[in-house]
Amino acid sequence: MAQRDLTIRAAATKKLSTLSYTDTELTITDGRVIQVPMRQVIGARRDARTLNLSYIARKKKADPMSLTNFVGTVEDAEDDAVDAWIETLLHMAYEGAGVKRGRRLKVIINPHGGTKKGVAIFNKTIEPILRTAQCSLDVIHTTRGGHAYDIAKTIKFEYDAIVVVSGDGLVHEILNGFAHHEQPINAFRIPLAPVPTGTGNGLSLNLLGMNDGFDVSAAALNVVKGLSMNVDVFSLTQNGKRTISFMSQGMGLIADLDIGTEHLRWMGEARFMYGLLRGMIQFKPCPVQLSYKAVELDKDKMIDTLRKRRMKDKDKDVPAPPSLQNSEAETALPPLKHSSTDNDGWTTLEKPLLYVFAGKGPYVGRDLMAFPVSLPDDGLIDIIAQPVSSRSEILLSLGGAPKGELYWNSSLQYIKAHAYRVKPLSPKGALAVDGEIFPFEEFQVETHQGLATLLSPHGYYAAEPAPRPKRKT
Ligand SMILES: Nc1ncnc2c1ncn2[C@@H]1O[C@H](COP(=O)(O)OP(=O)(O)OP(=O)(O)O)[C@@H](O)[C@H]1O
Repeated sequence: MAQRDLTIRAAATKKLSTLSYTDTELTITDGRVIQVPMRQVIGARRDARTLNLSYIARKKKADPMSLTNFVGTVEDAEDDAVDAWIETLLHMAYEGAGVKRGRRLKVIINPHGGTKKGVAIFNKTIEPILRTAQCSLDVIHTTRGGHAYDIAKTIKFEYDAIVVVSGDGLVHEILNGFAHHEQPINAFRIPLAPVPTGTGNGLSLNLLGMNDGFDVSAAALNVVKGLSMNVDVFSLTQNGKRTISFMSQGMGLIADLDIGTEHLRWMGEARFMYGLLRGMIQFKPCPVQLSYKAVELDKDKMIDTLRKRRMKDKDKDVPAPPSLQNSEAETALPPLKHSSTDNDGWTTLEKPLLYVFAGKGPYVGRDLMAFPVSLPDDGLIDIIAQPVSSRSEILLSLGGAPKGELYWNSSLQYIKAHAYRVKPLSPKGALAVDGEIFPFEEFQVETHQGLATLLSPHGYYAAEPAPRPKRKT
C-alpha cells in the first residue's frame, strides 16, 4: 500500500503543503484546503525532487474550468515512495474509473466553425490539457466542407476517440462518413467527443450540461476522462437517399431559427433568439402532414421513465468500454425497417401545425431544451408537433424554452416513436437536419438503437426537465 500523505513545499507560496487522497478526491492542504474530485485529476509526475500535479478546476466559483498545476519540492519521502504515491493516485484517477491512460486521439478542427476561434482555442487551451494527460494526438484542420466526412469514411481503427473541435455540423459530417466506411459498425464504435467552437453546439450542451456546455476545458476533460456512451442515431431517407442525422430535424418556425439566420452567424448564439422573434412576428403555419409510429404519448409516463432510468444510471458501476471490433457479419449498416408505404401501426396527425421538430438529446441550443425526456439509447425519436394556436400561448411557452417548459404546453404534442414521415403540403417551406438545410420534400426517419458512441462525463444527458408547472387557481 502506497503512503497516502506527502508533504511538499509549494513552489508558488513556499508554504509546506500536505497532499492526500481518497478513492474519490485529492486534497491539498497549505493553509487553504483544496479538494479536487479524482475525475478532475489528469496528471502527476516527478522530476528529481519536484512533484507536479495537474488537474482541471475552477479558480473561483464563477470562473470557467482551467488547467491547474500544483508544483512543489518533496520534503518527507524517498523517490521510490513518491513514485509509488504518484502511481496509486494515477491508477485511481484513470483505471479505477474505467478510463485508459494516454488516449490515442484523432483531432479534427474546423477553422471556420462559429466565430473562427477553433484553432486558437485548441492551441491555447485544449492541447495543453491533452498533452498533460499524456494523450497522443493526430491533428487535422479541415480545409473545406466535406473534409471531415472524407476523414471519417476512411478512418483507421487506431484511435480511442475522435475529438471534434467545431459545432454540430462537423459531427453530422463525421457520422455520415462512418455510414460510408467499409466497416460502418466498427466506425460508429469510435467515440466522438465534441469541443464546442461552432455556432450550434447542442451536442456539447447535452453531454456537459448547461453550466459546462460551452466550457472548452470541461470538454477537454471529457476527452481525457469521458466514458463511452452508446447513442441512437437516425436514418433520414429522402428521394431514395439515406442520411444519418444525430440531433434534430426541424420544420416551420423551428427550422427558421436555424437556417433562416445563416447570414447572421456573426451574432453567435443570439442569432437563434433573433430567428425566434422574427418567426413569431411572421407566424406562418408549417405546411406538412406528419405521420408516426408511436410508442408513448403520455408526458407524465415519459418523465417517470426518464427518472427511473436516471436513478439506474447513477447507481451503475463503471461500464465496460464497448469493444471496437465486431465480427465480419455485424459490420454492415443496419438495413431500414420501415418502407415509405408502411402504414401498419402508424398515426397521421390531421391538424394545421406551426412547427414539427424531432430529435435526440434534450438541448438543441442554449435557448431551447426541446426534448427534455430524451434518452440516449431507448431506440426512439422524440417528436414535438405544435398545432396552430394563439400567438400569446406560443410566446408564453417559448419563454421557458431554455428550461424545457415547452414540454408542458398542453397544446404541444410530444410523441416518442420508432419512426415518422413528413409530407409537405406546399412546395414552400424549410427543413433543417442537424442544423443544415435540406430540400423541403417528403422524407422518413427511423432510429438505430445505440449505433453511435460518444464520450460522456455522466453516462446520461446532463439536463434536468422542468417540473409540470402548478396550475393557477
Ligand atoms: N475549412 C472549411 N472551410 C469552410 N467550411 C468548412 C471547413 N471545414 C468545415 N466546413 C463546413 O463548416 C460547416 C459548419 O461546421 P460546424 O457545425 O462545425 O460549425 P458551426 O459554426 O456550428 O456551423 P453551423 O451553425 O452551420 O452548424 C460544416 O458543414 C462543414 O462542412
